[in-house]
Amino acid sequence: MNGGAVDLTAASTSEALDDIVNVRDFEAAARDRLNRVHYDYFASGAQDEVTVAANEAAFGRRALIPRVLRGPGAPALETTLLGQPASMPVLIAPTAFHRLAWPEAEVATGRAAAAAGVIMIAAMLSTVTVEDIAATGAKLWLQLYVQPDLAFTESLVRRAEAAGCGALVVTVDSPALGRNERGDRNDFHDLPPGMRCANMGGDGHVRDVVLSPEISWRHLDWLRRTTSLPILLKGVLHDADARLAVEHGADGIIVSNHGGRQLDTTPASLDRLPLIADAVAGRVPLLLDGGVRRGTDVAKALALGAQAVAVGRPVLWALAVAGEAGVRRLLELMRGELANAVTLLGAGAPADVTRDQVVP
Ligand SMILES: Cc1cc2nc3c(=O)[nH]c(=O)nc-3n(C[C@H](O)[C@H](O)[C@H](O)COP(=O)(O)O)c2cc1C
Ligand SMILES: CC(C)CC(=O)C(=O)O
Repeated sequence: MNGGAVDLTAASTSEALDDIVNVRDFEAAARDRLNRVHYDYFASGAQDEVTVAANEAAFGRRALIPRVLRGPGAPALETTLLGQPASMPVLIAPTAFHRLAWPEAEVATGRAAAAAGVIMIAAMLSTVTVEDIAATGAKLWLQLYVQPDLAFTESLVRRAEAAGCGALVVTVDSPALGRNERGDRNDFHDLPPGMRCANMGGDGHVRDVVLSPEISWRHLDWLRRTTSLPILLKGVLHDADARLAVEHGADGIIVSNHGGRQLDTTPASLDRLPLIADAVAGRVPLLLDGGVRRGTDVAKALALGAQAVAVGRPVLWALAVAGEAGVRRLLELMRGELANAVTLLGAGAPADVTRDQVVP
């Protein structure tokens, strides 16, 4: 348990990482260290958690076909997303409340992202300000829940611009909060004393955040007029919405079901990707999140139409196990697995894996 007494010494964090061989290993290690209520908050999904399971299962249902004797050489993993170079097509998905996992919170995550050269999407509901996360040197995008108080929303946009964020990620799958029954059983509805939503006004209570059913395309049009930062919509699952997103000037789309935490029994995000890729037809980049745990998962998502993927819970587990060092290790593991998968697929880069190399 890390109930306020986490051992932050280098020796203890490196020992904590001794038995970590793959991304999934982090979850069991984190479970041993975390307060049970906080573990449940991270791990849980909505209601029966059907979609949580579906996300990972969808990768398991698809098989990869290697091409041979192409001699592509060592794989190049670097990519550019909305004008921003990244060392690999794997981003850190926005997840709230990193301080529940580790005292240095989003600053530790940001340092690991900076060291790895990956893009971190900071959650609006971070426990450290966006300015302090930006100071880590990470390539940063900021996730927003558009607040009906547009003056407040605009002030956050200006802060993101001033802090050097490279894009805004507007979460559109949250006109209400999903029904989280583990949270209900644990009576977990706000942050413990001493922790706050650092970007929000007042006391930074979670209950003051508005997830409004009134948010509409009009708000996106307003945001489009308000900032010149690239805007991605996160949480699109319907191909018609993907087309509307492009028409309304979105610069990118994240195919996502919020890690199964919003509407339960939505399909796996991977299952919606090919349809959405066809609808968007390359007009804007597509990202995917939900259940990405292996380098082979990244290869499958890219072959089915994504330019990059984002990883949510594993980052929280890695943070809980060893803070910055944990997240660095996680990103190294993802990078190593992706390089290995791409090589074994006979490709020179993740983007060179083709749709015909993924079969049911
Ligand atoms: C504990 C937790 C908190 C999250 N908080 C946010 C959030 O504040 N904003 C948001 O857009 N998505 C949030 N998400 C969803 C993630 O961005 C992402 O869609 C999801 O975690 C991806 O699935 P994965 O965890 O299987 O990788 C959260 C997810 C988790 C697990
Ligand atoms: C407090 C929530 C709105 C944060 C979130 O998006 C989540 O837990 O999935």
